Amino acid sequence: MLDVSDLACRRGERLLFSGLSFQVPAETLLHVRGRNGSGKTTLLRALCGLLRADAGSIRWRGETIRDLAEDYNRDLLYFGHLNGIKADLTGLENLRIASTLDQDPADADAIFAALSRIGLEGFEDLPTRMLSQGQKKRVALARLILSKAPLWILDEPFTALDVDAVDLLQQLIAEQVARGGSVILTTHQEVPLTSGAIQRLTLGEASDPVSSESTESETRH
Ligand SMILES: Nc1ncnc2c1ncn2[C@@H]1O[C@H](COP(=O)(O)OP(=O)(O)OP(=O)(O)O)[C@@H](O)[C@H]1O
Repeated sequence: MLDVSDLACRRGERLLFSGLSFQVPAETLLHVRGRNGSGKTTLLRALCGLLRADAGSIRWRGETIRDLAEDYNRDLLYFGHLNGIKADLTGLENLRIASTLDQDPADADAIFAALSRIGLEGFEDLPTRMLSQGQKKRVALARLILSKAPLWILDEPFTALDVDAVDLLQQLIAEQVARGGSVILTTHQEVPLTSGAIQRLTLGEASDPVSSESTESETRH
């Protein structure tokens, strides 16, 4: 469970959000929404520990992410705008390195299978700079297939994907939630789940009311 309490972030002179509190339990997808510049990326980077919040606390399984440090990083898969892909390395090499950083590194067969599932069979040995934008993104997405991290934080993961890849990513997210994981993402795409719960958090709308339903909860901030 990720437990966020009274979080505030300022960028430059602007206070993007304050008093932000929410929890993301296992088997839950938190969909962060808001207009451009409302602070979605800032929030996700703070949740990953890449950016220091101005106030509040972020706890993972009861301990602050600052105290957990590397232990938190091992439980986390972060998918940011740059995708974490090295252009001079092949898809295979990128995934081998990414998976070595994980708690339970994947073997070559698993990496080939992941690249194949993501539609990159035959492209495994090309430097990723020779791939199209969508193919590069697919290499990054193959990390999700290999990941055993219980917490995924995904910033606009659907950008540059074609309909098949969108479909596959929706499946991967649903699988992560169904096996007891947590996912926090920003997207303009709907993400249907097969099981688990969806929470919604909208940034930049402090005056709006909080509403909730039994299967989905929605928070505006
Ligand atoms: N390094 C920085 N220094 C100063 N201000 C910043 C910095 N990074 C972001 N900002 C500002 O913080 C605000 C929120 O940016 P952020 O990227 O978190 O928004 P967002 O909701 O993810 O936007 P988008 O939907 O356009 O991706 C913006 O006004 C942006 O200009």
